[in-house]
Amino acid sequence: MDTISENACFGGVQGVYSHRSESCDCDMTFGLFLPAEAKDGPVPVLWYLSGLTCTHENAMVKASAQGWAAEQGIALIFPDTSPRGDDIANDEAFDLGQGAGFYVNATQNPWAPHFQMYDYITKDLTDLVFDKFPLDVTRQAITGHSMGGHGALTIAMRETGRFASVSAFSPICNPTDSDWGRRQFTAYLGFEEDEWAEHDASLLMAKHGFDGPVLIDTGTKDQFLDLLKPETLAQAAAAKRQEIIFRMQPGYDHSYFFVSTFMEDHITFHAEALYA
Ligand SMILES: N[C@@H](CCC(=O)N[C@@H](CSC=O)C(=O)NCC(=O)O)C(=O)O
Repeated sequence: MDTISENACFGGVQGVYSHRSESCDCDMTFGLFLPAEAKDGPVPVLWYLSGLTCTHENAMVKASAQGWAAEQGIALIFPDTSPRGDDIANDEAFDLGQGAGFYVNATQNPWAPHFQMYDYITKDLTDLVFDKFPLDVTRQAITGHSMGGHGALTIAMRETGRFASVSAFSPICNPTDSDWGRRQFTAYLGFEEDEWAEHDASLLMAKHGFDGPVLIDTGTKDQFLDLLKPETLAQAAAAKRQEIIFRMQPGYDHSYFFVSTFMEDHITFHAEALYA
């Protein structure tokens, strides 16, 4: 692992690091905020998965998360959204290829050799950060925005028992029935739609639910509402009798102005679960 930068931030440290990912077979970059409490021992962790077009950096600089995390003594992990490089497959569309890994393990060429983002998050980066930093593996929570909200919800529901809580900002909720999902899952996973279900938050909610609290915020003026389909997740959660706070925030769009507005709520929500 190489240190790219470390800056003092809200009494802690905002770092950026690069490392070799076995799953993605390339170097990956991530951000990690450590609160002041990490000097004295392992601290709880909140994973933040970003959306389409993002690197590790977007949320790190635009989500206003570090100050609230510092107040709660929680670390933040900001992974990248895909493998990257000149010799790695890409697409001209902003919602496929580099910057758009959708947190799945691709089985189809040309994506399969590097686009292994589910394993990258849940295995490679997990192993690395708990080995190298003072993080408490028994206290993890996960959140994300848009494509990253989809990633947070699906990973939380599949990795049973790992996360105390899950939240999402304007998540893609039903990708198997959306143009933000069907085209990407066809490219990454192939035409067999049964393979897609394990990456659809609404289908996973209907099947498994989540053993813990869930918080979802979406703006009523979100320009991508028809692609996100929050109503499908809300219906599945209600049918499952899931513990959930589901909010449509009046007037807010899809941007980081929305994410940063509600970041305090999300970090407080996760802190309650992590310190329970
Ligand atoms: N470039 C696209 C819109 C891309 C976009 O809005 N990306 C969002 C996430 S969308 C779902 O995953 C984002 O987080 N962008 C980065 C940022 O810093 O705002 C277009 O022009 O339509």
